[in-house]
This record gives sequence, structure tokens and C-alpha cells, in this order.
Amino acid sequence: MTSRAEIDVHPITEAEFPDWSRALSTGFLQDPVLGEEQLRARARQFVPGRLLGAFDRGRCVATYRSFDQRLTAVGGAEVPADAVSNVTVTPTHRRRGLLSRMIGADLAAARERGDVVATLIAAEYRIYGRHGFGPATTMTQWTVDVPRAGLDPRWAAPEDGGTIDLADGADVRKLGPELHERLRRAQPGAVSRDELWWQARTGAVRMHATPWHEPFYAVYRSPDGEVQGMAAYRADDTWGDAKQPLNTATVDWLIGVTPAAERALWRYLCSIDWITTVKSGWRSPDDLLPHYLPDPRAARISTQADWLWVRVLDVVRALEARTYAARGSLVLEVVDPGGPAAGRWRLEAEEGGASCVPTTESADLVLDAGALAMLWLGDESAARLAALGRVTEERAGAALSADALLRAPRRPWCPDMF
Ligand SMILES: CC(=O)SCCNC(=O)CCNC(=O)[C@H](O)C(C)(C)COP(=O)(O)OP(=O)(O)OC[C@H]1O[C@@H](n2cnc3c(N)ncnc32)[C@H](O)[C@@H]1OP(=O)(O)O
Repeated sequence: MTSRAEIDVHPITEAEFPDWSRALSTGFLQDPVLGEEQLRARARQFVPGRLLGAFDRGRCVATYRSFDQRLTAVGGAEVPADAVSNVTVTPTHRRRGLLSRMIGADLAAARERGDVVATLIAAEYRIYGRHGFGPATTMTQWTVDVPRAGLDPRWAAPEDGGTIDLADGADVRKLGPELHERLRRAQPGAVSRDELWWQARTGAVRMHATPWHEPFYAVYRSPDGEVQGMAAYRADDTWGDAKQPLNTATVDWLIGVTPAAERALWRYLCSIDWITTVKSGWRSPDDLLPHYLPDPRAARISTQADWLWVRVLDVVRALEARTYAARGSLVLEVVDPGGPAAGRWRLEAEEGGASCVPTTESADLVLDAGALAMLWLGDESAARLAALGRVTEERAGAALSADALLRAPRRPWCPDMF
């Protein structure tokens, strides 16, 4: 076995990219041999310095990629984020500290660049807490039992006079980015998408060895013709023994920038002939989907799990970027051994802004960096974390005061997997 010191971890060169890409597929248990087209598509994600690899005797055995992202904070301001993805360690080299070396180097560089947070979607719950990340948003998938939903079987168009049209991939690439920008700027927890996101999700660029199957795309326009919503969905082909249709529509993604758009698109999906089940895809836990149906109980939660994980790199800018539900102050002691969030911080929240400064005053609450991330986006409560021992009250009632400041009216949502 090669010793730890002999394994070289460094930002890869373009020449190392094919070997890095093979290691990435191996780590994710995917076909390690990629075609030219996939390799070319993946190479578009190459940014000098941002793809790390570990090399044992010249062969890539671990991968790590980060990229620039914008994350929407509570209140609608965006912060620069270091988005972490493509983390793999080849099974022969696991538990030798390779992930720790790569993430340590990347988070230090992100902090140096001035990123306020790092973000990721964790494959497994137990990997990233030790690196100061906390689960900051929740993902919920609903399965709608369409016959039970109670929709009028004569439904043919949105009740509000808007329209729904089918579209193709080119339309989606044209209309989608602007629509998504509207959504994400208003949605705490949402992240920016680049052009490649739209190209890969519409089949214009093939990133994976698996064959591409085109989804259906539906576009909602308001009564005055403005594009306000869009959905991509697929359908299976299932028929019962009595020759009755039992087809499922599975939503890849659905964007609605107004409740009317969301309502129209969900009702459209639940009104397609032959479709008896609709699977919602990754939604917010407080999504209004069930309530767009006459019988909300027809929408059953089929998956609920942690989704976007956040690591606060700059406490001052993170706390000053968001808005607060009330005026008030709070002294937080963040325990983050050797990490950038460590210290005691005084938060002064006011209407229209907040200030955060280092302080020597006594702390109201003591918490770790992961708990700070969970509270920052407003998805978790300090009272719950206190009950779990993740937050310690140094002043009686401090968890309740923290919740009065930090809680948000709607839960954060990250629609994306990256
Ligand atoms: C954002 C994303 O890309 S998520 C995708 C993550 N990748 C995967 O899940 C692919 C399959 N798994 C892997 O590639 C690897 O096992 C990884 C990346 C999860 C871990 O890589 P390793 O190099 O083995 O991790 P490393 O040795 O640095 O571990 C550091 C510590 O975390 C612990 N740890 C690592 N992975 C896990 C896990 N899945 N569950 C629990 N603990 C873990 C290790 O035991 C170690 O603890 P210790 O310091 O107390 O001994």
C-alpha cells in the first residue's frame, strides 16, 4: 500500500482530465469508460485550480470539483458560494484522509477568494458534518394519487385564463434561464444555474454514458402572455390487467414564479389522460402542491430528506446578508476548531439590515458551525437544536429569542442537485 504522504493531491491539469473523469465515474459506480462526446461535455466544467485530484503512482484515485455559485439568503440577497461536487475516492483508497485533504485545501482557497459559504448536496449524511457543514434545506417529494385529487375531469385549461403550451428543448434553453433567475432571486436556498445546466437538461449536451430520453416540456403563460412557469416531465407506459391506464408522470423540474403558474402546471400534470400518478420531483417541504388540489390528502409525501448543506466561511457577511423577522440582538459563540467561523459574534438585527461584529461580551448561545448553517437559512429552529444539544443556552430563553429573529416565513428550498 502506498503511504499517505506519497499520494499527491493537486489541482489537475487539462491533460489529467480524462484520467480524473475515469476516477470520478468509478467513485460514483458508473461506467468508467466515457465516449468522446461525454468527455468533451464534462471537460467544459474544467476550471483551472478548481478540480482537485489525488494521484497514486500516476493514476487518479480521488476527485473533487468546486465552482462559483450564487446562493440566495433569507430576504433575497445573494452571497457568493463555493459549490462542491464530484467528490469521490476510489474504493481501494478510502479512509486514508484523501477527502479531508481535498476539502481542507478547497475551503481554505474559497475563504481566500472571499466566498461567504460553501455548499453541497451530500450523498451520505455522515460525510460532511465534521468539515463544518450543516443540512440547511430539506427536500420533499410528493406522490399524487390523481383519481383521489378530486380535480374536475373536464379540466382543459388554467382557470385564470392563462395558457399551457408544449415546448421543445430549444424553447426551454431560450425561456428557462430568465424564468429560473426570477425564481431563485426570490427563493432563499436556491442557487444559480449556468448555461451547461440548461444544455445538459435538454439533451443539447450529453454528460453521461446512459442514453438521453427527451422529457415533455410545458410552459405556462399568464392571461397577458407572460411566461411564468415551466415544467419538464416524463411518463411511463403502464396498463392494468383490465386494460386501464396506470401511467405515472414524473417531474424532472417545475418552476413557477407565481402561485397561479404553479397551480396551473400541477393541475395540468394531474389532468393528462392516462396519468393516474404524479411524482413531484424535488420540492420544498412547504410547497403548496397539495393545496392546489381539491383534496390535498391525495398528495402523499414519498421522500423527505436533507438536501443543500452549507458551510459558513464568513460569519459577518453571512449574517449581514440576510434579513430578520424582528429587531433584536444576540451574541453567538461559534465553536469551529481551526475553522473560519470560530469566535464570538454580536448580531444586531434591524429592519432593513443587520450588523455583525466580533465581541468579547458573554455569549447567549453556543453552537457549532454546522448548527449555524442550519439556522442561517431559516430551516431549523434554535429551540429544536437546543433540545438536541447542538445549541447551548448561556442565557435562559436565548433559543427562543434566536428563533424570533432567525425564522423565515417560508422554508428555504434548493431545487437543484449539483
Ligand atoms: C458533494 C458530493 O460530491 S457528495 C458525494 C460523496 N461521494 C461518495 O459518496 C462516493 C463514494 N464514497 C467515496 O468516494 C468516499 O468514501 C468518500 C468521498 C465519501 C470519503 O472519502 P475518504 O477519503 O474515505 O474520507 P476520509 O478518509 O477523508 O475521511 C475523513 C473522516 O470521515 C469519515 N467518513 C468518510 N466517509 C464517511 C461515510 N460515508 N460515513 C461515515 N464516515 C465517513 C472517515 O471515517 C474519517 O473519519 P476519521 O477521521 O474519524 O477516521
